[in-house]
Amino acid sequence: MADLPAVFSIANIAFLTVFYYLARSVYRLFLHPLSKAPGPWYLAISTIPGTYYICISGRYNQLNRRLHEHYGPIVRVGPNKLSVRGEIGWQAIYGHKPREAEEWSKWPAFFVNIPPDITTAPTAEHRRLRREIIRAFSDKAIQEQQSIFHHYANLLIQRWRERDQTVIDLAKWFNFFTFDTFGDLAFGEPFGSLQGGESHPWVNLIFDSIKINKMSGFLEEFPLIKRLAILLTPPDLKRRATEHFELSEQKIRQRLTRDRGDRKDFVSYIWKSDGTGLTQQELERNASTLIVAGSETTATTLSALISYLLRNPDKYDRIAHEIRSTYKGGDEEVTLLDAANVPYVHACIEETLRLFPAVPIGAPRQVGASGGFIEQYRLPPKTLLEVPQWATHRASVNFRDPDDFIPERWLPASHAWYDEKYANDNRGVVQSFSYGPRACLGRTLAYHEMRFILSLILKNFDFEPTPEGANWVERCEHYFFWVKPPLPVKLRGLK
Ligand code: HEM
Repeated sequence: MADLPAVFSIANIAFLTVFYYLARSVYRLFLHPLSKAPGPWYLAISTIPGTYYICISGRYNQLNRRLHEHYGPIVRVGPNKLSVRGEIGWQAIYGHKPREAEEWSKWPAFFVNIPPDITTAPTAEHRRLRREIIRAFSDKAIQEQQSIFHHYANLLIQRWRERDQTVIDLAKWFNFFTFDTFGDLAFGEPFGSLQGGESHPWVNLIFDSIKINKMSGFLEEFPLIKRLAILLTPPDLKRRATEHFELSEQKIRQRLTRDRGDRKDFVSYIWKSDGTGLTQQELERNASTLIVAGSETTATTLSALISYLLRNPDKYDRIAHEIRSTYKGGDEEVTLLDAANVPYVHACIEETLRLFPAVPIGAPRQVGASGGFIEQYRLPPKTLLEVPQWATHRASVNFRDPDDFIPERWLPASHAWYDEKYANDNRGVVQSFSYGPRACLGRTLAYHEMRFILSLILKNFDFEPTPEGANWVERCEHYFFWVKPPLPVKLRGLK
């Protein structure tokens, strides 16, 4: 065989490779349009370190906060990516754009491995899906769905009465409550977790695959290894994924053959049997999304809220006092739509969403073909932009005592417990449900649900901390969804 030309020698290939990466790093650091934006050099020269932090470390929220504290409200966190704190970024990045300007789309690579649904659909498709699905979230619809929340809340109280004076994993039980409730609302039947005291395989798969899904995002950087990883995915996980999707299909098919009469659920509002709305496949995918979007987020917020109350006994006493002095009669006094009666409960939810947002890192958007600007920085097409909730909510320029749990900052000035010290807090930067045309559809429902269940459980029980449950918030890791350890607390039933 003839010798290869000298240019193909191993030494030359190695030299050219090193030269290419050096030249690219120099370009990205000094000549790239984003080179004027502040940020650490190691995130500017390659996407690998940033992707590692987001997909593998579980602690990107904390790194991102430290970077913002050091560099300010705009930080370059990738060769073509800026992290922009909410006081600048919410409207500019996620807000409605004037008619002639193109919407900055969701970044497709962020949603690898997720079948298309309302959260991942491109702009035009998204508008159509949102128009159909939003009907399930009107005030009237929420009112008509109340009985489903009441049913599962009563079941939760009953189960906890049976476990009085014992230690339970609160994080697990909040998941049972929310997944059973939203399962019934979206699939027409619960997962049976409150009944049986055990999580359902459909739900288990979601939690078991949080890390793996995010890690596969890291492998997008290495297509060859990704192919290998797909081949090496445990057959058990593949089988469970197939069963998960088959069960979703089956549940929706069954729901569509059933008339729920007066007991309205999401499908009652979303499904049009004349074929002018969603297809059956779209309904099935979006029903699954509604279950996860509604359950995981509210269960996480409720767990974090109780965990903050347990380490702040003075706040615990206040919320318990408010609830027990407002609802002195039977449990039927507490209803889903009672919110205005318990402003301190609402303030505790707002403060938890600030300190422990369900989506603490940014959901990236991609600048359109004509580019754009943010502050003084020119953005080339396809620049990625994100607002990180964690760094925004905990910035000392936005909040006094940013790491402390102080619900009083959310009370109206007329309230007896209002604390003027926090009058200058920048409360508008807290957009835990996101902002603009793709903001959360379940925001109002989530507030109703959380105020309702908190009022009911604190009317019926006291919770005592356990040493194993200490520092729960600090032990959570984040992979777009929170990976939460158990939250063991002792139940003490009230008469
Ligand atoms: C504490 C409670 C909740 C929080 C913090 C929360 C937060 C969010 C956030 C940040 C987004 C935007 C995600 C993105 O840009 O990719 C979102 C979207 C969404 N959420 Fe929620 N959510 C909560 C509860 C709920 C509930 C109860 C439902 C209803 C079942 C729900 C349904 C949705 C839907 C359908 C979307 C997609 C909207 C669209 O793309 O047009 N969420 N949520």
